Amino acid sequence: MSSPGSPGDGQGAGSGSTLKPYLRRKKSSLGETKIAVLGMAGVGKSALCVRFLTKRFIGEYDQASENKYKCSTVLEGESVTFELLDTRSQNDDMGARDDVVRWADGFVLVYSVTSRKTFDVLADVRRKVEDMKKASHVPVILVGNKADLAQFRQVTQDEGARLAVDLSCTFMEVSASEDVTKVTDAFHTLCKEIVDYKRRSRTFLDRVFGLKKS
Ligand SMILES: Nc1nc2c(ncn2[C@@H]2O[C@H](COP(=O)(O)OP(=O)(O)OP(=O)(O)O)[C@@H](O)[C@H]2O)c(=O)[nH]1
Repeated sequence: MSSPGSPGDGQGAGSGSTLKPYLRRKKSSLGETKIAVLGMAGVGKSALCVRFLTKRFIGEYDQASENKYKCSTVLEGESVTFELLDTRSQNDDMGARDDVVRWADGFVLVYSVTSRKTFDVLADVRRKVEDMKKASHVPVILVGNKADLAQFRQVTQDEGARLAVDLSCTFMEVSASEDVTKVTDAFHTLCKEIVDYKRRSRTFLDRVFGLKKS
């Protein structure tokens, strides 16, 4: 993988499909939002990214590398640029390495509803992210993927909702394989939270340091 922020970003390797990983960016009025997708191996991080970017579910993905994508979209009438990092868990770090956390503005924490252990690790990931960011509130969305696999479910929707309350973040259950609308909603919701967060931070800094009027 190219590390976040390194030269060659956005040229991200595809996943053995016809996916175009780099979509040229347009001028953005909401700015850029950098999103890292974190979670254990196999929860569907690549499937979610590819679904969001291409609207397609491909099924199998290159598991050997991390991919970074860039695209623009229109959100509430304004264009916004997404940079999306599909991480790979190494040594059980769920992708939450120092360089990744420093780079990202917000995080998608993914578990599979069919695997309790993928769910149980996420509270620690969230804490790690906040510690590394040295911030008490970092834009995060908790996503329970593979909701289509009802017969294999190990984590209930209520448990997901409760964890989201504990982590003070938004929660959605989705199926990358069956529901493009919810997957898109999840990324857009996080994007809006990042934009709001940046605006609030800017307003706060303006209040503290004063804004020079020209
Ligand atoms: N039924 C179903 N299968 C899914 C869904 N999302 C992903 N999968 C499958 O789950 C497997 C793992 O998906 P990936 O997207 O490669 O998971 P990942 O989290 O990126 O895994 P790593 O790259 O190893 O970190 C693949 O076989 C996918 O086809 C889903 O919503 N429903």
